[in-house]
Amino acid sequence: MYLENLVLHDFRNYADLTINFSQGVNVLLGENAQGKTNLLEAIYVLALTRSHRTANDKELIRWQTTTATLQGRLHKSTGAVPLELELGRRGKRAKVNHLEQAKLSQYVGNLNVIVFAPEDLSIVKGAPAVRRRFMDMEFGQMSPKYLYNLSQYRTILKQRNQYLRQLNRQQAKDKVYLGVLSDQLAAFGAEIIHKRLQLLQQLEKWAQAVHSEITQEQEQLTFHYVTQVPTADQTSVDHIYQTLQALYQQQQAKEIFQGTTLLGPHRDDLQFGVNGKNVQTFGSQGQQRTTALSVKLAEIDLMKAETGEYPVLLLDDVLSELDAARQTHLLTAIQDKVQTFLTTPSLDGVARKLINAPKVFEVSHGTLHEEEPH
Ligand SMILES: Nc1ncnc2c1ncn2[C@@H]1O[C@H](COP(=O)(O)OP(=O)(O)OP(=O)(O)O)[C@@H](O)[C@H]1O
Repeated sequence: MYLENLVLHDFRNYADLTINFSQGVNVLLGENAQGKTNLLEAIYVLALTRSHRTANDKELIRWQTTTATLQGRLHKSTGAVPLELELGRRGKRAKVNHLEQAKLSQYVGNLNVIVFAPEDLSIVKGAPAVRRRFMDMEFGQMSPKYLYNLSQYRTILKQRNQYLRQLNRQQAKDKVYLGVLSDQLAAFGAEIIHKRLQLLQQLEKWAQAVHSEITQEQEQLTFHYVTQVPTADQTSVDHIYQTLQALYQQQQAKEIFQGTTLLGPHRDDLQFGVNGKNVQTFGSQGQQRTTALSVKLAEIDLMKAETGEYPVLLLDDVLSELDAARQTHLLTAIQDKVQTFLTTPSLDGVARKLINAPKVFEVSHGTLHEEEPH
């Protein structure tokens, strides 16, 4: 898939912008704080209705204005799909083919994006929450059912945590109601864990191939999904559901004592190993970077396998974070395959030589000027 154009109105520092893109590599060139990342963020928001940088949608609306609109014409193998998103005081409105979607989960998944920013190195180094977020954002785009299960799970988790706090303070007594909430949480939790395991198994295969190529077969990458559900990786949704239910029963007193839910996919983690050793703990900086790069490149292929289309790739200032060999690997892997948007303060060295006919835009104070082709 590729994004043919983008029209922004009052999004971040873009008052009005209309721009046509290349199907290949689009370079956003500019000094600091001109709006390069804001433009990548606009594409991300158009895809997922939320930002990868902030949970507060109000930050996305241009200062002193009330409503941001984003429009883009997407091309898929099945034809063109106009997308439209409005962010206002009263929330979000999303349209596909000019038709308003009742649920945002029906909208998400049309435009698939993968972002790679320097912070993505924290997929390996960071806290477990970073890796859970990574799984949820990627898998949610591939599977509307995953996204639905996740949003149900979050709602019930909130209710259950509230109720556990009430039980803890003896403001409530009814354990039957806790049982109902546990049952619902286990049902959605089991679906989430099962899908994560299934998609991680595939992602691991793609990532292993990339990692082995980058390291000239010196290193073997492995994934390990960390969960409190025993034998989760060999089992059915129903079995995970029953195991979770039993665990909630067993841990009831402890959960009431702590006033919070201690088990489930919101507590799980993902670990990466290189040649059998945990990269987070034992890996060098270089191994951690290569792992993050392999995982990101693997996502491109997984998304193609799951949705039938290559996603759009957003590279936010990552070239400067990678050495020449890894830059070369990244750029050759994506060339002529994936529509790419790349921000950088300057385009020289490896990148200028490697990218075939990029469309280069100079970004300055929320405006874009297309550079003449070289
Ligand atoms: N809601 C908003 N309304 C208007 N301007 C905003 C808004 N949010 C951010 N900005 C402005 O956007 C600019 C930042 O743009 P952006 O984050 O895209 O930088 P950049 O070009 O990627 O630079 P860098 O390389 O430093 O990351 C800043 O000047 C900031 O003041």
